[in-house]
Amino acid sequence: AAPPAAIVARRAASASVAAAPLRRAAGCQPARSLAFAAGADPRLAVHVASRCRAASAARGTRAVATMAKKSVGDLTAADLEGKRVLVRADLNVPLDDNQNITDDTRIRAAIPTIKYLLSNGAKVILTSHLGRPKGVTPKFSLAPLVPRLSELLGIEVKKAEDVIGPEVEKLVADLANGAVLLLENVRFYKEEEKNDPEFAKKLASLADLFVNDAFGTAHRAHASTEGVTKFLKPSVAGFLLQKELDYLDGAVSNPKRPFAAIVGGSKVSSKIGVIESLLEKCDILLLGGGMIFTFYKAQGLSVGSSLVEEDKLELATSLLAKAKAKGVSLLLPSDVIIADKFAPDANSQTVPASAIPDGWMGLDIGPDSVKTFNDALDTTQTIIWNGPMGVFEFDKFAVGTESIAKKLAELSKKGVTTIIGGGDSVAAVEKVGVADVMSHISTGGGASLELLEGKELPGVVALDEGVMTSKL
Ligand SMILES: Nc1ncnc2c1ncn2[C@@H]1O[C@H](COP(=O)(O)OP(=O)(O)O)[C@@H](O)[C@H]1O
Ligand SMILES: O=C(OP(=O)(O)O)[C@H](O)COP(=O)(O)O
Repeated sequence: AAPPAAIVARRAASASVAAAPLRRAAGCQPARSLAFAAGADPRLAVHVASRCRAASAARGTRAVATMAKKSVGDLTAADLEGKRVLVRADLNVPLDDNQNITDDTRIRAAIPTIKYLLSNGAKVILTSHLGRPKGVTPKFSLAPLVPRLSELLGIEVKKAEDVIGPEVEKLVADLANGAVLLLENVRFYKEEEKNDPEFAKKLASLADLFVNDAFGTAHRAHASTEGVTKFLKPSVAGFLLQKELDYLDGAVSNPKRPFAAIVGGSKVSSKIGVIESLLEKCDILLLGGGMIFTFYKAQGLSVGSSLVEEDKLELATSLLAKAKAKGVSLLLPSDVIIADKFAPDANSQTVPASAIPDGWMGLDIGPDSVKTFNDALDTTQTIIWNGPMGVFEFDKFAVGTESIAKKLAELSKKGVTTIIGGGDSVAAVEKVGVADVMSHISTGGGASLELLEGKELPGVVALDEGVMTSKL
């Protein structure tokens, strides 16, 4: 059988690899403002911290003008005192059958922006969606979020029963400086997802200015993310949105090298875009999860009853060829843990990826692959991870994912930039208890994928531009 470990090629030390120590020595940090390169691809962000500028000048990087999106941090008490600020957050948290919040990450992530506004005397009108309701649906009410929001903010958050209309207008009129009013689920109005201008106008009329901090929803052109910006000036980025972009866009566009991407999960089709885009940017690409069997099959290997997307075989072949042409080290696992059924109590064994028997399915990467992946990761300075290495929900098949999570934690402690995107990878990192150690954990699954694919996020594009900050 053909060798399954497709170490296609290794990129020769590039100019940017050589420049990495210089950049580290300069102590570059992500810029405070959102920075977008205004060059050929306006979506690529370039960090503009002055130390980076100095380092950049020292290494003679080509000149790139950068344009910053305006940030909430650019607004002072003079701008905010007594002002009604519409804040779009992504408070789409999971609730159990008893309406208890099972993961409050997104609520906690929204707090810094709200606190900043409150401490500067603003009146905060907070809006979010929860789930995907079709019309007014009580189980998707934002009411269960109020106690946790109040606890985290240290004030009693008021809750409106509606999103727009006279009752809400009255509550806003009565709002004191430094107080928060949470509107009801904005998706109770179908006009929200249609980005209806009349609805956006009504929502905007509640406030004087707009802060978008909903990174998880920034890939949606909805009334509360995009539409309201047409009616509210300024419309600025919140701290969470800014941080997400600094890491996901900034670190990927201008990474400390060598730069590795780990892509796993179940669907080739939904990750194709991100794999293609990452091939343009990374030095090492590690593939795991359910998608690897499509790549094995494309190489002529038997995959038993493993997950395969038959209609993506040609695409997998072309991606392998593209990696080779680009000089990217693309590694597929050399061994896999297979199961005789898709169940937590399945019989399992470890086999070379080229020896999966009929009737068995690969549910995790094997120990040799973990070692190979770990060795490759040891050489890197930036790692982005999207998608688990196996069916980590079943303990028997969680070892590959958990080993990678632990490796990233170890490297993060040594100063490697580690960025985790995608709901299941984040869940895996949380399960291992190493979330706090990572450089950045994204609050947006779909949004982070679209960003990594190089797509524009409408919720970001719509925000005001700041001042021209620098030329690198
Ligand atoms: N070998 C495999 N076979 C089937 N499913 C897998 C395999 N490896 C991982 N998965 C599944 O992939 C799912 C996550 O995929 P995905 O949604 O693409 O990741 P993320 O949410 O991190 O972007 C998990 O539920 C996991 O069980
Ligand atoms: O949970 C979300 O997206 P995610 O599951 O991709 O992270 C966001 O709140 C966006 O929700 P949506 O995908 O219903 O627009």
